[in-house]
Amino acid sequence: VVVDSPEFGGGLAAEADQVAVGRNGGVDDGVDSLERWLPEVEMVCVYGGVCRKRHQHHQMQSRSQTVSLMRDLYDGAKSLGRRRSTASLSSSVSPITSSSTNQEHPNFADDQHLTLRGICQAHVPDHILHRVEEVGYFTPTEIQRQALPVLFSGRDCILHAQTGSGKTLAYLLLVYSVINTQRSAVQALIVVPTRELGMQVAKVARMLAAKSDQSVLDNKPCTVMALLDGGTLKRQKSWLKAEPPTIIVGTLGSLCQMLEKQMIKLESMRVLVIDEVDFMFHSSNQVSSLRKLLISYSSISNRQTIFASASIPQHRRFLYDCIQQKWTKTDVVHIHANPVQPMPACLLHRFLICSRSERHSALLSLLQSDAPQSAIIFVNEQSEKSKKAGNAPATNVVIDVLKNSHEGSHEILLLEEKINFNSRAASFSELRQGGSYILVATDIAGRGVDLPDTTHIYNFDLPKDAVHYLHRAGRTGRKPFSESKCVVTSIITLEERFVLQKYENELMFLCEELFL
Ligand SMILES: Nc1ncnc2c1ncn2[C@@H]1O[C@H](COP(=O)(O)OP(=O)(O)OP(=O)(O)O)[C@@H](O)[C@H]1O
Repeated sequence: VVVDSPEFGGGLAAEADQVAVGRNGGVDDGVDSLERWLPEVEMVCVYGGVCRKRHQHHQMQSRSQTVSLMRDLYDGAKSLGRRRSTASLSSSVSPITSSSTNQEHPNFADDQHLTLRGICQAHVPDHILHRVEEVGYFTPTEIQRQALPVLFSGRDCILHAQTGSGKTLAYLLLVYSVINTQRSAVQALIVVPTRELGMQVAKVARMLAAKSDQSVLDNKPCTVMALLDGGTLKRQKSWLKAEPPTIIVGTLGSLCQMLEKQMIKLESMRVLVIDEVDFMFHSSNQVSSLRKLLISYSSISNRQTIFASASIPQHRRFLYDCIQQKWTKTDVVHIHANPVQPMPACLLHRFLICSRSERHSALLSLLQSDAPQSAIIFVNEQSEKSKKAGNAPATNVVIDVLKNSHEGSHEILLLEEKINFNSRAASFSELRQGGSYILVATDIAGRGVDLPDTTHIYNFDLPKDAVHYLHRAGRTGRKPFSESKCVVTSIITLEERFVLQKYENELMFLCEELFL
């Protein structure tokens, strides 16, 4: 049991298995009552107060001490075999979900040695597994190991795991396990918040379906359509009329248009995936279409719904809503891999304090001293006030500074909402060609985008909240099983130090100060 102080954002408590939050004197009352309620509890850890271990009292010196204690507890419990799989743990703490997770199917979650093929071979066609191995995926990541058996059992799932942990492959393997290419119908719908993520997911889906084996060439191929806002939908309409694709990866606007025109029918759908689900629910442009889609899909009998994200704030509340609103079936499982470490361990977080007028020169100095292989510089969207004042967008200013004064040989690219579909697509595919780049981007590049060669992230502007920090930082460190460190640097003013500290507390990481 971890008791967190609310003034530190409740970040520790949010991820603890059972939660009690009290204030100063109130904490001890909370601890005592928790000890009475939960006889099995071995340790109560109070951040900013006392830590009791079987009646011993420990003063917690710092947050890092608390975080490392939580990790020890988590690892210790895991090695003793007392920690049930995260799936069953999450289910059992929720009053509204079944606690029988993993009992109806083999419990792979505890077997650390299984290969992806071992987990998937009874479910996923062999030519797909062959492609998975050709691409170089043999060992499952933690979320794949925990989620795939549950996904193959047909249950609805919330995939909740760090950025870059392989959630895409997990849900695509499920999709390939249920579709039947002999049926002429759209059978899987993958909904994403941005065109860039849509292009990327469609590319991975096509890459897995590409046939390398003569024996499957005679069968009907699996087709993947990208249905993305901003492009012209004419070609997709003719395609849908002529021969429906097996899988559609789309953004909500275009998908809803096609659904309204009855070009896509939900009745034939087997799987609905909503990627970056928390983003969609928090986006005022997307939330009503998303709710409409989920309600329509809830009437389909043979359905499976998957939600994925690296951040699901108030996940218990979300799980409750999923069932109450019938967005999922009642036995939905929340699979939370590595809950005490919201961000990848390979990230090194730093901050540099300077005045706003010094930020451009600070950025140039950082780029020179870090010499990144490839980097993303995040800049906030221009405010309405700044637009009205006739200022140039900060993204353009940063691009100009880099083009005029950066000495490295990087390709310098821009990715932001307002540039047109074709230029955005061109920028994005150029990034994927390899070579060194510096991408100047707004938060549209913050979600889901997978550019594994990115070694450095710079927050030229501080992200607006901890969730945005997590996703921006997560654009690096995207090579599962790699030991190499990737660096996230925030350029902040002295006044912003307090805000960054808040993010550190919420996301349980430590940020080192950097001096130029
Ligand atoms: N089993 C695996 N072995 C090796 N690499 C893998 C494996 N599964 C996925 N990857 C690679 O890991 C990277 C990150 O995967 P993916 O884009 O699915 O992350 P994600 O969990 O969706 O992250 P985000 O939350 O940021 O969207 C990709 O480059 C992918 O190719």
